Amino acid sequence: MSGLSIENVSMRFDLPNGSSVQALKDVSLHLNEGELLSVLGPSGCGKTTLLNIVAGFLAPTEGAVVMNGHTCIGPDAERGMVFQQGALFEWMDVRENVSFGPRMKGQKEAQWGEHVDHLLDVTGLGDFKDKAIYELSGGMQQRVALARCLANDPDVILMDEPLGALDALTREKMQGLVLKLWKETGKTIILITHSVEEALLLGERLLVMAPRPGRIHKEYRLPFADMGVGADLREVKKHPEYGPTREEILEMIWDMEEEIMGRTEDNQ
Ligand SMILES: Nc1ncnc2c1ncn2[C@@H]1O[C@H](COP(=O)(O)OP(=O)(O)OP(=O)(O)O)[C@@H](O)[C@H]1O
Repeated sequence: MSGLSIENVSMRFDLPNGSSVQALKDVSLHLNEGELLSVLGPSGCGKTTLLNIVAGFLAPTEGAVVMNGHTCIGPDAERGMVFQQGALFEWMDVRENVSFGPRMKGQKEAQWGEHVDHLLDVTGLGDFKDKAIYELSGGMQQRVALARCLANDPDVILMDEPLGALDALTREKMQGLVLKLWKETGKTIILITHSVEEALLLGERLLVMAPRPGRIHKEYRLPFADMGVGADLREVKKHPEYGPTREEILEMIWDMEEEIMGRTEDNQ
């Protein structure tokens, strides 16, 4: 089967004191090629653990991640990651950062140059290609991180709070850029966010996870990501379904947080 399947994935962390944490329990999900999934949930519900398993940084205790019919073992260029802080190479300029993957594969500039310059242009970095990383704002650095990930031509892009460290206005612009890149490249994307608004605007599918153990609580299919491509995201928020869905999800997560707090207080 084509696409990405998360099949009955569970993850238990054994702690040095002999106890253990069930970070994920029996999570199953299939993403078709080109789908954009946003993942929300209260702190500790296993979002990052799930992403790290899909990236191949962690091996699940049970279950498997299957891509285009093969079981994923360990990290691979087919699954690219964008972190909250770009994790860029400070000693390289922008173009060197973006072309890092192809250069590491031993490709000559003739093979990657045009593609990398195109990515620099679509991410708005065309005039910044010779700049050092420290000369860039946080938003520009995240653009570099996105372009660098795309230069590897992964099938799936995994994003862990990629816009979480940005100010509100820059974040809004970057949300538009994520949608534009998603449509232009047709990549499958999984995006973790703590922002309900961001999850609604970017997630063509939106997953709400619940904690203890981390599991899928509810999934939505939403029209907003498609509507937002090339459009003013503030206009998208005026859609009649937007407000009520936002309220429903906020209340869902609020209730989960309350339950966690209650449980914690009971244990004290
Ligand atoms: N390496 C580890 N060793 C032990 N426990 C871990 C480890 N990594 C994660 N956990 C635990 O697994 C659970 C899920 O953590 P995870 O970071 O995946 O959640 P999250 O939903 O991403 O949280 P947040 O929103 O706060 O980033 C938490 O209880 C966490 O403490």
